[in-house]
Amino acid sequence: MDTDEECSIVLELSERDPFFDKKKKLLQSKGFSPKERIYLKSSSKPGWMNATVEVLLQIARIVQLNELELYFAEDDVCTSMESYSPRNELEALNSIVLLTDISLSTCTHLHTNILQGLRQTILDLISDFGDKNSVKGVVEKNHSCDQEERLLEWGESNGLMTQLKIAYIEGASRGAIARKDLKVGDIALEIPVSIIISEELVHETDMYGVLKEIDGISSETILLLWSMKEKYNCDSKFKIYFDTLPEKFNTGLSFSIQAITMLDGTLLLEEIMQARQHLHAQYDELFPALCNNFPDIFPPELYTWEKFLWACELWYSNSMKIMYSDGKLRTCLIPLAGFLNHSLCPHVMHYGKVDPATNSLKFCLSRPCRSGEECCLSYGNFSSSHLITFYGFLPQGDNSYDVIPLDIDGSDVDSNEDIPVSNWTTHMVRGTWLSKDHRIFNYGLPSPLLDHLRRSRSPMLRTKTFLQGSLENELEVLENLKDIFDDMMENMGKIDLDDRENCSWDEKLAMDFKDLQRRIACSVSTSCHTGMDMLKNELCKCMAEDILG
Ligand SMILES: C[S@@+](CC[C@H](N)C(=O)[O-])C[C@H]1O[C@@H](n2cnc3c(N)ncnc32)[C@H](O)[C@@H]1O
Repeated sequence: MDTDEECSIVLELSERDPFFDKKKKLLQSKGFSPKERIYLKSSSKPGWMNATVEVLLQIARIVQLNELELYFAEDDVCTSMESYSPRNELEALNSIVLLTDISLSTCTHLHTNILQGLRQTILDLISDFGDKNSVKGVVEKNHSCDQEERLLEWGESNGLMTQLKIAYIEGASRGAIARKDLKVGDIALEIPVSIIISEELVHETDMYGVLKEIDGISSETILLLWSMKEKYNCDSKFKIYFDTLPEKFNTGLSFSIQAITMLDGTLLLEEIMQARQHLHAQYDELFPALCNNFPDIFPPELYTWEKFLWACELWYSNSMKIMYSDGKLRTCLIPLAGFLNHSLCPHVMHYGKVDPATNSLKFCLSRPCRSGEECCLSYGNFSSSHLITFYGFLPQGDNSYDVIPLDIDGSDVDSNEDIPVSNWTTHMVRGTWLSKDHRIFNYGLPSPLLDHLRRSRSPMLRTKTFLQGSLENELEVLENLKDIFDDMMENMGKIDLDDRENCSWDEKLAMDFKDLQRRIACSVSTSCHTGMDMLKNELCKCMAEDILG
């Protein structure tokens, strides 16, 4: 921020960013450098604010891209006001709010109005973005939440502060609802460290004396085994918390054989099978040995496979990774925060760090939440297959992280000095409806994938000038890709969605997931088909030009 006449904001891509080179290239393709100073002039020109915000946002979006978003980022899309993903958009907008806040704290009186104007414009954009992109949870009014309210009172008597109350939400069991209008930066929930369940609690027990002798046992497993017993401890400090937990979790880990069979032809089948095998192996390593050797500490009736699976589902679906003030990352169960559901357009994005000043965990809003609206978190940038396996739900709306990985050799070994390679080592697709660029040579498909396929046919095929000269090659690339996805759809088989209503919870989820996979595969196949038509037209035009001379 300048203190003289001109008021400016500097946006900088850190050289420590793991994707510095790729982001720099993308910035340059849009005419920006990794460090840009944007002047905020309340000039006479009408619309200067919108023009300035557009520039700030274009840069901030690229700076905030994560690896997967970067893979799908399109470098020559003209529509600059389009977002890359809800996560990216909210991060980008919030990063600008933060920059204006820093500038406001140091600027001269002269610039306060400009910065406040900019801040308000960005806050309005955040609000509009949330309204357009969120799926609002519907509150079920006829459920009592007595147990949850008791937990809340217990929390408050231990120093917890909240602007949320618990209610039942259609299709998601319980959720947290704003008690009043909350704005960006407000703390929706503040939890003192003293009521967070973390490994330190186990250290005080005789169970820990036994478990710490087991080679390679993780603190997550220790906590999991502790919670299996603590659930039944009437004197537990956390009894009220354990009483609010569901008796059954319904994640992919407890899918029936029928539901798993329905997933045939999808990668989710393997993901679930592998996760279950891993848990079975872990259980078999510990039991019945621990029960036989220490029956007082590990009563056999509390350490059955079913109860072990329940605890695994509890920890997978309800735990959070928290950075404590000592710099240690701990996997924790957090009473009340565990009622917050996941959204693809969350209100709370960052909540993983204990504030050393208050020794508490704060859940601050990255977008506003109106009174009565469900307040949601981001559990992470997860695909639907991960969310089904470990959380047991398929989020509503377009999930930017729903990709189908491609089993092709991803390494770009044929790097040519003059032709910059994109050096992605793995390749994937996602629903091409998420792309904004369906023009010839892009087709709504990710450019790193197209570049790789082109280069593996002919190392010189890279730039669009080369592409024009080798339309046949391009046609083959699309033909091969289309074949892969047509085969995939055939392997998945057809599902009768009309039967859905008579199905069990897991069969419904399996059907919905398969339907999603089919839609992604179908969109890729259709985009290839449309692309092939465009190429054939181009070829006809070229032939006609040749004939005409
Ligand atoms: C941390 S808990 C959230 C509170 C939970 N709804 C409850 O009643 O205990 C995570 C679980 O909530 C459910 N859930 C979270 N987000 C959801 C969503 N967007 N749609 C449906 N269910 C969701 C899933 O069952 C998930 O395993």
